[in-house]
This record gives sequence, structure tokens and C-alpha cells, in this order.
Amino acid sequence: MNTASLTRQQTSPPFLEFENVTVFTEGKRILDAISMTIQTGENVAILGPNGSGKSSLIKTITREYHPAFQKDGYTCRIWGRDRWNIFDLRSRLGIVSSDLQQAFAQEMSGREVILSGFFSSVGLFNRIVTPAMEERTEEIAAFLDVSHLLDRSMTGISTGEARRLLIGRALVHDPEVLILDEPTNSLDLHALHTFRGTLRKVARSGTGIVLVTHTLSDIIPEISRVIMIRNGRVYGAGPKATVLTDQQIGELFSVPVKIREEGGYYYVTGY
Ligand SMILES: Nc1ncnc2c1ncn2[C@@H]1O[C@H](COP(=O)(O)OP(=O)(O)OP(=O)(O)O)[C@@H](O)[C@H]1O
Repeated sequence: MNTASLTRQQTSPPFLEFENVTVFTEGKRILDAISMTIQTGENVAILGPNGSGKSSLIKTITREYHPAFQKDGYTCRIWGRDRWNIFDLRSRLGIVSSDLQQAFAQEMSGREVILSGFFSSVGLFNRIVTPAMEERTEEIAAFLDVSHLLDRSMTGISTGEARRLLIGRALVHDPEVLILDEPTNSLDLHALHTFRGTLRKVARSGTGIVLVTHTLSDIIPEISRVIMIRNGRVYGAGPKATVLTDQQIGELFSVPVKIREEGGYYYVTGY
């Protein structure tokens, strides 16, 4: 962990403080009295079945969705603040989602993908790129081992390669937290292996990881705490070893399972 990250962790308020957060979209309750705290620099996984509210939770963090008024009150604080300028907030977060990957599936170089992180845009569209931005892009690409992709087009590279470039885009601002929504969807074994390595490297550099997933084996060893979500509610939370059990995961996904731990990763069998 670098010194800047360590100081950040020691001095920052929690990244996230949600208390009694309920969100409605199109008249439907999609988050139901959610309460959770995530410390700055903490690596956590948010685990839940399809439709449990994981993406909606991310959209509430990025202020795309807003909590509904509650007569007994609610707290929806990021780094100690209730209110944010949305651009300031997003520049302090790095986000990698499948929506984003779809948006970038077009004729654009890997370099443009990473550079567009400086403008929170999809592509550059006459933006002024400074030498410092170019330098940072090269630095991030080297760190993530994607320098060879900088001059390739997004339409001619694999899903796994594109996802690593999007992590690069998310990291240009040196965000305090990297939020990943189902990052391993449609990666083959080799891409998965490379992606895990990339994510572990980012976690070890001191950037907090919030990994949103329904796949247990996505949870890298650097993640020590798991928050389970089901039907828009927090179903349980705690250290990996207490949460990732046959009984709890079986109940979370409503299917009998066996959980096996190997090399710091957890795998589900028997369903
Ligand atoms: N814009 C919306 N309008 C209506 N319903 C929505 C909207 N966004 C989410 N929902 C509903 O809210 C629930 C939670 O959806 P969400 O996408 O947050 O779940 P998820 O856990 O991310 O699912 P998945 O793992 O399948 O991506 C679902 O029932 C979904 O249909």
C-alpha cells in the first residue's frame, strides 16, 4: 500500500454510510431500508442473486437513484457528506460496469478509452488532452499490463482486454474506491485468471475495492468482508469465513450448495 493511500485511510470518514435507505423506481421498491457502512480503503464484496438490488445500490451511491423520504429519517452519506456535486463525486470513484462496456463497444483506441476517464466521457470528442494526461495513461497502462492495447481498437479486442482498459479508465484519477459491477461476466478461464491478477494488484496498491457480484469465485483473497443482498434488503454481512457457508449461501440463492475454499478463493458446488 502506498503512503498516500495509508494516510487517506487514516484520515477519511467512512466511504459509505447508509442507514434506512429505501429507493423506488417506477413505483417499485427496489431497495428496502438498506443499512451498511464501508470504510475508506476497505475491500468488500456485495453478493446477491439476480434482481436482488446490487446494481440499484451502485446507482444510489453514484446518485443516479435517490432515497425516498422516510418519516423516521435516513442517512445516505459518502465520505461524511450528504450532498455532492455529482461530477466531484464521480471523479473520486472509479466505476466499471457492463453498461459502460457496452457504451465503449465502438471504434475507439485503448488510449482513448483510458484518457476519457479524465473527462468522465465515452470517447474524447475534441477534448484537450494534456501531456500529463498522456503520461498518466501510459503509467496506468504499464501498471495494468495493457500497454500493448493502447493503439488497438475496442472493436478488435477481447471482452477481457476491454474490461482491463475500463479499469484503467476508472483509475486515471487515482480514485479512493473502485466499484466493479459483475466484472467477470463472459470472461473465459484465461481472461478470468488475468483479470483476477489485475484486480489483486489494484487492491494491493491501496485503492478500496467494492466488488458487486453473484459469483463467489470473483471474490479475490484481498476482500475480507461480504455483504449479502436479497430482495432489496441486507440479508447478512461479516467476514468471508462466517458468511460464505453452505447454509448462508444456500439460503441467499434459494438452492442447496456446498462451499469449498481453495487458495483464498471460494467455490460453489453441489447445486
Ligand atoms: N429502472 C428500473 N425500473 C424498474 N425496475 C427496476 C429498475 N431498475 C431496477 N429495477 C428492478 O429492481 C430490482 C433490482 O434490480 P437490480 O438491477 O438492482 O438487481 P441486480 O441484483 O443488480 O440484478 P442482476 O444480478 O440481475 O444484475 C429488479 O427486480 C429490477 O427489475
